[in-house]
Amino acid sequence: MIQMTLIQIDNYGPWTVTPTPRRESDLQILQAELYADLQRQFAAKQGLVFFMRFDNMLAISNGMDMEDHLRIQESIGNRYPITVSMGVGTARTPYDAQRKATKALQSHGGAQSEDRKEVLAIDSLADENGFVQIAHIDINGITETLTDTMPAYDTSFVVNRVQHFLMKKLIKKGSLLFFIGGDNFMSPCNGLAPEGLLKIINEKDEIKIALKAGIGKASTAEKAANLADLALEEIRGGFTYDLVHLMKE
Ligand SMILES: Nc1nc2c(ncn2[C@@H]2O[C@H](COP(=O)(O)OP(=O)(O)OP(=O)(O)O)[C@@H](O)[C@H]2O)c(=O)[nH]1
Repeated sequence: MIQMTLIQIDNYGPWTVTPTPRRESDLQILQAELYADLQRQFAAKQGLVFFMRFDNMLAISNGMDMEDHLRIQESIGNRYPITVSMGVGTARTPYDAQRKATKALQSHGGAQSEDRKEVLAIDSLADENGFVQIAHIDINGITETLTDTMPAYDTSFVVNRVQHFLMKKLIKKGSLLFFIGGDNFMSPCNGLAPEGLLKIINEKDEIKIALKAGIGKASTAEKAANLADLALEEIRGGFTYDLVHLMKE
């Protein structure tokens, strides 16, 4: 089972415009600092946070219990002008785990409900048999073919199109897809066989972009992500001609 945690800023919309619309650069600084802060605290427990929409972030939290989540929630409440609520869920696939985490939190009230503040809604926690499978997907040679030859915004548009293509294909398999910077994506993909990811990557005619992917499988997000990176490096280094390469703990 994979464990996913939804982190949602409480009543954020109204806060951003009270008493008047807050300076956008200040909101961007708050969101970026909150993301980095959460990343640092989840990473301390070998978790991994994806910024998603910033007011709603998803983390892989295998190995983290109620106390771990409460400590993070309290620390944010002590140091920020806003508070966060969290939902936690586990399932065979990442999509279902985040669906359960979301439903658990939604059962405590709406995101902009004034009564809902610093809720921790745990549907379920992964046990010691839980595991994480993450694919690190990368566009081939983006530096030479796009970054160094096209206007920066045009390259960003291509990366965005690849992201949409991958999200559309992977959600059908119960897998999630997050942009993590540059030309890189990470897909929590418990339950997806490497052959299934290879099939998706080979459907690149829809986007006319060559992709490769390292997959890692381990007890925590940090270990799985690192194995995925190592598998990707093995592809880059020519140690394998596979376009999708799996490494296990
Ligand atoms: N978050 C994150 N970003 C990365 C990682 N590796 C590379 N990047 C980013 O991706 C950009 C492109 O790096 P590469 O993917 O190595 O460059 P490339 O031209 O695609 O080369 P190949 O991937 O070897 O084909 C870099 O400028 C970084 O911004 C990673 O592991 N994590």
